[in-house]
Amino acid sequence: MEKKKVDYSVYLVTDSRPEVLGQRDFYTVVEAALKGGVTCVQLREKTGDTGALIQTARRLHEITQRYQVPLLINDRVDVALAVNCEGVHIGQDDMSLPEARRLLGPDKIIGVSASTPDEAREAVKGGADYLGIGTVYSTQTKSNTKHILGPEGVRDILEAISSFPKVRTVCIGGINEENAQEVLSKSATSKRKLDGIAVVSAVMAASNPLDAAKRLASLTTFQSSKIIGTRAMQDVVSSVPAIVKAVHEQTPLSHNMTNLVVQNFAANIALAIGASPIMSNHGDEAEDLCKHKGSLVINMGTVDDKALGNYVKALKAYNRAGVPVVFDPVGAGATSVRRNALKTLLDAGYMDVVKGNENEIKAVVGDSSTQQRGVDSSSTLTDQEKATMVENLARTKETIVVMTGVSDFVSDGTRTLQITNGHPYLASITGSGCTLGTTISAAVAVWPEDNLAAVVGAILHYEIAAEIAASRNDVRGPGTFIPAFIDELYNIRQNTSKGDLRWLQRARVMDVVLTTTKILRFANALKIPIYVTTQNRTRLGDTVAELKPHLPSSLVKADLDKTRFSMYIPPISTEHFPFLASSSSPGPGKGAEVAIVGIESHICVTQTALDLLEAGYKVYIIADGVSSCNSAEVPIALDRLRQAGAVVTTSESWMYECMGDSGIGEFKDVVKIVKDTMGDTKGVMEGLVGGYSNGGRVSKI
Ligand SMILES: Nc1ncnc2c1ncn2[C@@H]1O[C@H](COP(=O)(O)OP(=O)(O)OP(=O)(O)O)[C@@H](O)[C@H]1O
Ligand SMILES: Cc1ncsc1CCO
Repeated sequence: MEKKKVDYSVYLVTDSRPEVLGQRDFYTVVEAALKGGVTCVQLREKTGDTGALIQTARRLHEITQRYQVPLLINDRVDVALAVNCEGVHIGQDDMSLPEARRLLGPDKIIGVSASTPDEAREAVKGGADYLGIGTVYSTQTKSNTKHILGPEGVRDILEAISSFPKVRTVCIGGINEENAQEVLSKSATSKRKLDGIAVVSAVMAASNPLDAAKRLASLTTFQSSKIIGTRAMQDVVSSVPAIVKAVHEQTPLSHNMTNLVVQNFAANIALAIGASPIMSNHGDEAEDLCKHKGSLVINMGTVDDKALGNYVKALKAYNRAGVPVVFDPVGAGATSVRRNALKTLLDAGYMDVVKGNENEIKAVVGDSSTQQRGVDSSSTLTDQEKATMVENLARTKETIVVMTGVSDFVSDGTRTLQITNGHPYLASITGSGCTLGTTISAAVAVWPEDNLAAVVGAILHYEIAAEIAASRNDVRGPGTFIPAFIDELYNIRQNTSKGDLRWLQRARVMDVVLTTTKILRFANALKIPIYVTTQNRTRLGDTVAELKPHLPSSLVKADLDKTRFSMYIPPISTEHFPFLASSSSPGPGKGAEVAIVGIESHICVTQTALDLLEAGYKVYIIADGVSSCNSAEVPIALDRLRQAGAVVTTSESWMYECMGDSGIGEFKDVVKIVKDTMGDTKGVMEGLVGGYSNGGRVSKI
């Protein structure tokens, strides 16, 4: 194992004390963690005699070698030498670095603990391969903590060693799923960021160490990818590696009843991602094929009467067997023959996934406003309209709907995501939508627990492969793109099976903002002033793009970046808000009304509301327009704000209360907004029932 290539991203430090491990077997727990995606293991056993420690290390090394993951021994160079593992980790009070290097030689890994910039500088100058920077957060595992650094302290250390780019870094101390991303993002400097997180009890004490490691692996992988959304959405994306790997390992049968144009291409794509394709157009074969628990693709690209009869037969057979069906209504909006075929198929049975370009999905919805010319993708809808369309269709058909194009929109009726990966070459070759359908079929076959996650996994695999292929030097246009694309689909699958998830750093997935958009459209109709703030914009990002079209400068009275959690800060508190005052209530607010939407309910929303209440404003909290990454925070925050005097209500209720009378001039416009967003409102409200979870919507103050 070449030490330069070691992946430190999820670094497990063992702890076999019964208070951590309970009754479980030490080796089983570590092996589960390795299966889940741990990339480096340090054996830390402070007690035990040398003989026993060597035995443990030897057995553990046998396991880590099977996963091609390095094993490092804490503090004991002699043990590392005895078992010939990959290296050691030494603390400041342990054997000196030069001494350890002399004994181990240049090829072994030596990591050193550092809790100050000076210690870090000294270790890197002394030739440490990596630093364990900590203690980041207070922890039970280590009682002799010198310093609690916090992410800022880690950042200081990273800055101190910025002229040593080769030395690798992990942070340690109290790291878990909740704080991993915080420390990774807050500690990063423009010159360098951590290579990984070291965890102890977050995995060793987890009830399911495999899943815990998997989630941590996804958190570190997605560090540099663009995933905007709630925890529920992050969970969807974090399953992607396991989905790609499951296709690779299970080789699901992908039964394609597809058009004459793409048969060969689709079979090659299926093989590249690890599925087993069979192109069979005879409806009677479905009865046998569905027994293999793979999936069926019905693609009506070159439909005729005979084919249609076969599709119906196969659909019914797969439905009876409860095996998934992916439907691609190719060209459905182009001719009356296709519209009829579409109707016949939709009436004949249940489709687990309906995938099409904009015109095709419009045809499924029954929207005949655009006449599709052929099978090409073209677009007239806004992103918001697309999101609403897929969400409504998914809800009414109780299926997953995918609308492809420059951006793809995916929904299960409650969760709606936008994916902006892919490459324009995909639109310049035939069958890219069709073969995405084949890719999706393999993913849904192996991931019955969450079809939405399966579809997202397939799309990311497919579109990121396209991006990587298009960027290759040997690709000069759509022609050379095709073989490179097949290669990269194959490479992603191979890399994922080995735990190399770097490709996923390209993922660009966004949760679609619904309630906040509606509220802003309403504010526009009634000319209500809007105040926008972001929390540390350079670190946490700007106001989400979908909201920008609804933020006209005529109404946006302030657009501030802030570090305070409350929005009630100068100049909003000093210049803007007092002049809104109209009644004789006490305080500068004088009873003026303010409605709040955004994130996070329990932090910025709460503090803004409390400040406004104290200043004498009447505060409305739009319950379906606020959220927190941890959805359990929301009801607690809302209860607290209600008790503090805020009015906790729904977007629709607030909008009608603002109008007061259907006789006002703007009433018609508002009714249109309400009608346009009825599906969204229903979905969001359903999410609220029984727990104020906002159905996965994110909005930003
Ligand atoms: N300009 C683009 N940039 C990035 N990705 C794109 C672009 N155009 C299409 N894609 C991607 O190409 C794939 C196919 O989408 P598209 O909407 O072109 O399908 P389609 O029209 O059904 O294709 P076909 O009928 O040729 O099978 C999707 O993964 C989509 O995201
Ligand atoms: C070109 C074409 N015509 C019917 S199906 C098909 C493949 C892309 O949809």
